[in-house]
Amino acid sequence: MATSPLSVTTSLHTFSLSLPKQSKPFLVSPQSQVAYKRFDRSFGLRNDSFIHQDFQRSNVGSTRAGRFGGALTATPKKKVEVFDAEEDLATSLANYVVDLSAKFVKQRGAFSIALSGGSLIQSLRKLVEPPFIDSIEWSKWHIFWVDERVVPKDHVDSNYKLAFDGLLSKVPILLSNVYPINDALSAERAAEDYETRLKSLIYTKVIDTSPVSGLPKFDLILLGMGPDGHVASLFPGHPLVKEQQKWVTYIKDSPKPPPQRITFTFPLINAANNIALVVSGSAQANAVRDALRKSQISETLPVKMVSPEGELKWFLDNDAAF
Ligand SMILES: O=C1O[C@H](COP(=O)(O)O)[C@@H](O)[C@H](O)[C@H]1O
Repeated sequence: MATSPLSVTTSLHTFSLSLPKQSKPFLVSPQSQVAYKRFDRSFGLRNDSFIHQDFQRSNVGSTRAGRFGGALTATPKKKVEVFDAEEDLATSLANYVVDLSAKFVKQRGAFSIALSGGSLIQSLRKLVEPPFIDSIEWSKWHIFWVDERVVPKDHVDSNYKLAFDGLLSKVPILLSNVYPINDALSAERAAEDYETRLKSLIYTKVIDTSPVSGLPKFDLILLGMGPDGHVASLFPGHPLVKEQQKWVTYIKDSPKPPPQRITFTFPLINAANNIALVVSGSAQANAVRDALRKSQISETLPVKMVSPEGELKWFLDNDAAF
């Protein structure tokens, strides 16, 4: 990853950053890391890119960092990128996925990726366009769903259908490497069935295994986030956010329709090697702020419980970050 000369790794500093929209001083200390990047409109050119440690804005106010209200809970394994335009976010996300795909295909001959539904699929749209589509070894991809609605696969609410229409049908992926839920089963049975399939796929090494927990270790999990701070189908205040035994579970009273879903649990999500949290739009801004600042309120947000063994990267557009 390209960093600017402004990278800071040691003791507390005050400095001005080079982003055009930000010129006020920041306090920086070494515990954590936040990256802001700006992207040239043309593919692949990165301008004014910098990473710094423990982002803490000294002038909390109406500015971008002021919305976060002070110290962020970032760590060296957690990065936050904010893009002026959603278009830039989509380009950066495509670069990120391409890079991780190449890395894991080289390392272990496969790339296991778990998708969310919702707006995420739209944010992945660049992958079906040159140059991205031509730079991925699609035959090595193995596609899973972090959560799925218990509806037929051709139903308008199906996360599989969303991904198939927006991504999978447009790339040369092997259908045998696509793992939707069994939509003929009840929610409870579909969750059990999915967990059983994951067990067989770590046995055959399609999915890596976490040396820490023994759980499936996805190369990449792509998460969206609802305005209430939910990720996957793990909703604020719902007992499922505390599930520790199951890898995949079910919900029959989802506050967001449709009510019946299956979902990865936090132990499985957090075993991942990489997690991207992709959030755009002003409806999510309050939850983003609560998630990224240190506060008691944020402890109740499911998104706050995303903490992978590997790396976490937030992709935010300005509307979500302000
Ligand atoms: O219901 C769901 O919502 C979340 C968030 O969706 P978004 O449209 O606000 O991005 C999504 O990540 C999840 O997969 C989906 O089932």
